[in-house]
Amino acid sequence: MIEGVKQQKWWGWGEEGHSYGYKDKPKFAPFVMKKVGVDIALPVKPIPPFSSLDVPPSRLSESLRQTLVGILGETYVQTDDETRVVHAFGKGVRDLVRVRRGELGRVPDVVLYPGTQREVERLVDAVVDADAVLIPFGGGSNIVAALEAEPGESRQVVSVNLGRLNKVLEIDEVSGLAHIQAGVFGPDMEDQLQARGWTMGHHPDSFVWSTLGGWIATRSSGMQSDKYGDIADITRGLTMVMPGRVLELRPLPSTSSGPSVREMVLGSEGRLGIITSAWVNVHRVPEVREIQAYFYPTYADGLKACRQIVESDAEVMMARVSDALETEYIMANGKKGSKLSSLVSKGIQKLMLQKGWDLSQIAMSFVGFEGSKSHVRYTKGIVGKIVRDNGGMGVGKGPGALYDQKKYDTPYLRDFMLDRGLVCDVSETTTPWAYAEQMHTNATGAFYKAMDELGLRGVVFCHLSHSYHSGACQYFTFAINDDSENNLVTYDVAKRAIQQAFMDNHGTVSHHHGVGEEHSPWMEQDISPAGVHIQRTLFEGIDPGRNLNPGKIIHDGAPGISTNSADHMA
Ligand SMILES: Cc1cc2nc3c(=O)[nH]c(=O)nc-3n(C[C@H](O)[C@H](O)[C@H](O)COP(=O)(O)OP(=O)(O)OC[C@H]3O[C@@H](n4cnc5c(N)ncnc54)[C@H](O)[C@@H]3O)c2cc1C
Repeated sequence: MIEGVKQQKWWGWGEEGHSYGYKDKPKFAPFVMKKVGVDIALPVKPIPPFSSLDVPPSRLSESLRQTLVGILGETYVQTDDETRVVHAFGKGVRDLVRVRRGELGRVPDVVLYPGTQREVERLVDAVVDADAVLIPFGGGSNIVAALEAEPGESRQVVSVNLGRLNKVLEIDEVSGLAHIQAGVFGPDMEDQLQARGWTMGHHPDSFVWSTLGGWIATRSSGMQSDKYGDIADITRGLTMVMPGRVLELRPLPSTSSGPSVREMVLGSEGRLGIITSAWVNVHRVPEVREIQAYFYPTYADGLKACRQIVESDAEVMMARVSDALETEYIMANGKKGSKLSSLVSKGIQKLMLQKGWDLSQIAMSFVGFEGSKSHVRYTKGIVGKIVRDNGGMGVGKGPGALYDQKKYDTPYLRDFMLDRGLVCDVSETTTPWAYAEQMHTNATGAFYKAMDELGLRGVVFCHLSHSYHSGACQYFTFAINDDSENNLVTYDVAKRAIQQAFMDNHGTVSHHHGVGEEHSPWMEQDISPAGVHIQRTLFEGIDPGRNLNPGKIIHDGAPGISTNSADHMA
């Protein structure tokens, strides 16, 4: 490990010593048993020690090693096994299952830690001159196989960790812009900004373990995007090192200078070069921040209310609503005696029943308000009326405060479930509002149909997470009870069923997780064959030697996952 650069554990999310706990959540084990038939109290198999993995030796040539050491110094050219394995994967289910099994694929031969822009320029040229493969690495949190070298890659593979480029360089207080190095992790960046009274407002669930450069390279979106925008809106300018060139895009509020090069870099997943810094919109830390909880009789009522919030003058920071199953999950996941577990207290239940609600259909919503006291008061008034117009009721800010504190703990739950034979993952999409309800019905239906065909128990739930003028993102979480050696085949079937439902119901392949290899099979359906032609031409033009993270986004050679059901059902 390099001093000052955070590194996740090799087998799961976050750092060693942090894990999910359920013992103080009395409703959680019964919930899991009821939904998928798994007893989470049973003993689990321990994670094998790292030393049990058969890590392929580094293939770094002595001549390339010497060149790289000449640029960076010995300390920042790492070839030890654990560092290489950590940089071989993201944190998708497929990654987690495979690394635990010791199926390591094509592990990078070396991991580099540049500390300056000039070092990045020199190493990019050296790696491309040596005809090696270069893969930028941020926090390693992506879940779309965006970091893995192509299977069978015979050239040397070089991973470039940007973690030493972690400073807020400059704040332009007049324009509300900050110039920030790309390798900074979310909390470190916000600490630096907030120390001067500013915030970027970008908070993905993976905030603690992801970086500015990774967000830009995957077109990330944070939970406060209704106010602050997606990273594509927030990023106004950037610097990207390409072989033999440096792209400099000055920060501009808008421009008509031809097809947007800024937009070409957004979502490029390392295929065009290494982003070293960006100019981003920043805002004054708001005077008031508050998250209120509401209930609706059904998810459809909640969806309609969220649309009306967007149409209104409210300007909220966040508006999310969970379907009935996710509502049940949230309440089961609350600590004993906490505001979440007792949300539907006897009194509230009585009120809901008096209103004629079916308690198995209720949908919980969190709406975030930020700004001056008067803005928050005004906005809460508008939202309260919309909630009531849609048959809903407010339950105060206590549960929202708890949600705010605990929002980054959920990723640990996935490792906990995997330990217990449950394969859990997420898929997310956007549709125009006109198709939002249909998407929810058909994507969940496609998942259960797949479970029936496989003869397995599984559960899927969903929330609306980000809203726009014309539509919204819905975020589906699924869990499958499959502890067999075949669980990745099962996973493929379920994942494919949901992704195909996205394409069949006016959705996109992904709203904010990017493409990687995982989603590349759907790209022609998503942006049409001509759209893929444009992207392919861009990547081939910039990188004719396929040195820059090849195989991602456009499926040009690597055997990614298949969308042909026969491959999986065989
Ligand atoms: C539990 C969990 C929750 C998540 N929640 C969210 C969420 O709420 N919102 C969201 O948007 N995403 C979410 N993600 C996905 C993931 O965190 C994002 O894709 C994130 O943007 C990746 O950032 P990273 O720094 O970890 O990048 P990495 O995973 O390290 O890299 C991702 C891709 O970007 C490239 N890359 C990284 N840095 C650079 C750079 N400086 N220059 C060029 N290319 C680069 C890599 O080569 C790779 O192709 C979640 C993931 C997990 C596991």
